[in-house]
Amino acid sequence: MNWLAVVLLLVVAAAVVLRWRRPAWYWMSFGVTLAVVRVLFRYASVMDACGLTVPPPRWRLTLARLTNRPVPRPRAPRVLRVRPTRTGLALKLKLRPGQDAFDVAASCDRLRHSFAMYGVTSRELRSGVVEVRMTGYDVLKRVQMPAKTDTRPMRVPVALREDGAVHYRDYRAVPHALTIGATESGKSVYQRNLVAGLAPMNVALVGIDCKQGVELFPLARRFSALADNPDTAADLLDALVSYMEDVYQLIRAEQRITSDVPDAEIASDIWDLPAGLRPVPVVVMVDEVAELALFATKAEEKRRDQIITALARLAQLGRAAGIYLEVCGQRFGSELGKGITMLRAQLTGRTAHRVNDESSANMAFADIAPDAVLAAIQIPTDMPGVAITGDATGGWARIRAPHTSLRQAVNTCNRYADLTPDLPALAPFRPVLGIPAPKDAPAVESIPATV
Ligand SMILES: Nc1ncnc2c1ncn2[C@@H]1O[C@H](COP(=O)(O)OP(=O)(O)OP(=O)(O)O)[C@@H](O)[C@H]1O
Repeated sequence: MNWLAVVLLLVVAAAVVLRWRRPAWYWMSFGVTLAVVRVLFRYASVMDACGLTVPPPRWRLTLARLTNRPVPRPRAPRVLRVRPTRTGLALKLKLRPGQDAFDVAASCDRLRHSFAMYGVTSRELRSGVVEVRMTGYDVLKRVQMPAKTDTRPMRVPVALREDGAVHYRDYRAVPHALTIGATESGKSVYQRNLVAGLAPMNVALVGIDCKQGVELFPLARRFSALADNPDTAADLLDALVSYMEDVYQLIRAEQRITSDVPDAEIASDIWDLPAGLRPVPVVVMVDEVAELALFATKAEEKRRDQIITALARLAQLGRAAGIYLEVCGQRFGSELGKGITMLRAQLTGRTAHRVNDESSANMAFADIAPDAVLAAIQIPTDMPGVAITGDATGGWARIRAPHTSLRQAVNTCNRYADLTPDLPALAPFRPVLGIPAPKDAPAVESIPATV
């Protein structure tokens, strides 16, 4: 008997320590079983208390009265499936007549504390069927991506959502995206995760990094073209526009051939072209975009207009040619001058890290998901990397990318360096590896060391 008590005590102590230090392990070892039992045991009473039940149908009430049996209880949505996941539980519910998905969504917070879970969200799978996702712990505190993720092309598992699902940056569904955030909010780490995720794929990476190349140049082995200042960026973007026009000519040439063949598919973008003819997709990463839009002299203003026009053309026409934009900056509003609002409207994938004010959050979401604005300004300063992501569907989610260091990203890029496509149209911008710094670069010794 004593032994049993000791073992029980040890198990409870292990559970308490795990829950405190390693919530993910606690969930996999103890939490999931306890949660399944708790949810199933309390289901009917919690749903009743949360107002998610409907009265029984009249015929059952009449039958009960006629047969002198107890009055049937109100009915909760029918549980179709309870599926334990790596981070929580997923319940599939069939709603009763008179209920709708909004009722469940509005009760998520009540369900969360009634079932003693960390978070609860819901979404309608199809008419009358709702999935309620519960998380057992704060999955964003220490992000661990699942070992197995979707491997469809041009879909990068870049972060974890607060409901435990993987957040994908899907270039074919949402071709162009804008990421904003205050300084030190986690934009570079997010972009690093994107590069590391794209590195093993059949894709050309093009980078414009006006932070003198500090973020993207270390990853140069996996980049087909790089620019580290606005002058080179302007030329690079013009070369990309010409390349895009060439790809359109290729699609038209293929259309001319297939249009005479009855029943043949007619290509309207690169993905419809036969594999042997399809140009490699290109992802253009732009870091600190505001640097491209600022000017002090007439010549710089001309360059700025050239850059914004090229970006707007790529955003408008790039998708069919397989050119995708990933624009990143601290702010991206009309104060950056003409053409910015039009360009932003084309960047329909939006991610906002911590921002300093509401107007920055509005730049990301006011036009596509107004509900997300409040969520973006509430991101705490002590959680760098946490962001709100939304797209033109109006939906949004809280996400956090794993903490990928520059070293890890460089290692990934070096490992896949042989996959770097050679794009002759962008040859002048191909990064030159392993050469000394340019002659006019300031000597490192001229920068005073800190004490
Ligand atoms: N997902 C994350 N998880 C944990 N820490 C993170 C995450 N993202 C960023 N950080 C930390 O936050 C700090 C700032 O990150 P990062 O350099 O990406 O910010 P930034 O927005 O690019 O800043 P800046 O605009 O000044 O370059 C870094 O110390 C980084 O380690």
